[in-house]
Amino acid sequence: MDQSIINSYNEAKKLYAAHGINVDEVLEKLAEIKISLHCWQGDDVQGFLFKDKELSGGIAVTGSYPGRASTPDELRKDLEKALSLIPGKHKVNLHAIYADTDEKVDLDELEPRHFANWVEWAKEQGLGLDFNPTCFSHPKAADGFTLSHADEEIRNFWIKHCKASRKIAESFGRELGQPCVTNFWVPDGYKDTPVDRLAPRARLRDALDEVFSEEIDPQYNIDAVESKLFGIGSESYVVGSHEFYMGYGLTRGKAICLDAGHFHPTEVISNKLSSILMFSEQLLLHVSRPVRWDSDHVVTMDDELLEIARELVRGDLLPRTNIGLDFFDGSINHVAAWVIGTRNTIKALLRAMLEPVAELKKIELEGDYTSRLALVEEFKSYPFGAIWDYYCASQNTPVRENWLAEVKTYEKEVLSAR
Ligand SMILES: C[C@H](O)[C@H](O)[C@@H](O)C(=O)CO
Ligand SMILES: [Mn+2]
Repeated sequence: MDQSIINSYNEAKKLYAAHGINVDEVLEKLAEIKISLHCWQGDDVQGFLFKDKELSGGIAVTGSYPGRASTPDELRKDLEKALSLIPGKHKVNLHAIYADTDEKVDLDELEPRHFANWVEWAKEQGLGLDFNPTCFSHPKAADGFTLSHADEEIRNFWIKHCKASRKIAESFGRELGQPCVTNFWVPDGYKDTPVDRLAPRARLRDALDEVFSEEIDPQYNIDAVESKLFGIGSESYVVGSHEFYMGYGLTRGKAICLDAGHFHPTEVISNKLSSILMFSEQLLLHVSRPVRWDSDHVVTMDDELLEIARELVRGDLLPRTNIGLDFFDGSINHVAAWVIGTRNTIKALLRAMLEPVAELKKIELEGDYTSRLALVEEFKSYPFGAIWDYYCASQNTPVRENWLAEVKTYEKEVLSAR
């Protein structure tokens, strides 16, 4: 390791030690945190099961940056590249449409064998896998309804798909020796104001009860449910609203998934973590960045990211929180998007772990809000960068922006040939 990185690290360590922070221990803890990299950033949410299907479900990818993956092998190669530039050992989050098979198989017939190549790859790479049923981009979702559809036949198709997804997830958990988090997000909703808000929600509740009717060992699979305020084409009403899934998750023992882009523009998820985990065992996060709407921009080191990280650290909520990413920007290099968003998420956690939490809590309890504000603000310019650089180097990943040259080379040698 470069001596200047070690020197800066040792100097920075002293400043943190003066506030009782053991930086070596912090880095050990940081290395334990797994971030789930969403495969769908790599190909603009296309998947491989149905070729040339338009993205539906009220989500949108903008941009046409060249080189996106169009086969499972390409996607895995791109993920490997991204992961080699990100410190730590992580997970990859698959959607059902990313099945790696030559068979012509519909969503309701998917089986673990259609993901065998993914499992083999995850084993080779030492990665965990997470999973999602894909309740969009399919003819049976064309009118915007899936699990809450009024037509029983369509509803049953989606129930079958979701059940199949849980079996696939269970197989991931068994094979990889770590739980697979299966996230259920359905886009169902109306563009315009509905007359009946209740009936679709009753259908969704019953459909989900059916989906979850089979017990699966939580050491293999953890179910999560994701709400949304609105989507494109479901501006007036979304069946699976926040209140719906708060109720559902809490009464059924399911993890609630909070996506940073699924709330009112000024509403933040950082302020929800401690409330939900007051009553729920587990949480799933979709760390994203909404810009004016649920635009799924690449995660940057903004105030909300830092606040999410602080909440997790200050409340000791990390052991009960599964951290997934959810953005899809088609306007920049797809591999770089993963690297930027994931490195930022880890860096934000590091920054939060380098705050004198015990001291700050004591000051707050004593009512010394002047010192609270002063210290929090001063810590914003403490030399966390030196610790981050050391961490990246010690994990054999590029320091600072050095990863960018590697992505540029990869773009020239691999992506541009696609
Ligand atoms: C592709 C994902 O399932 C999707 O992004 C979902 O998690 C979501 O956030 C929809 O807005
Ligand atoms: Mn999401």
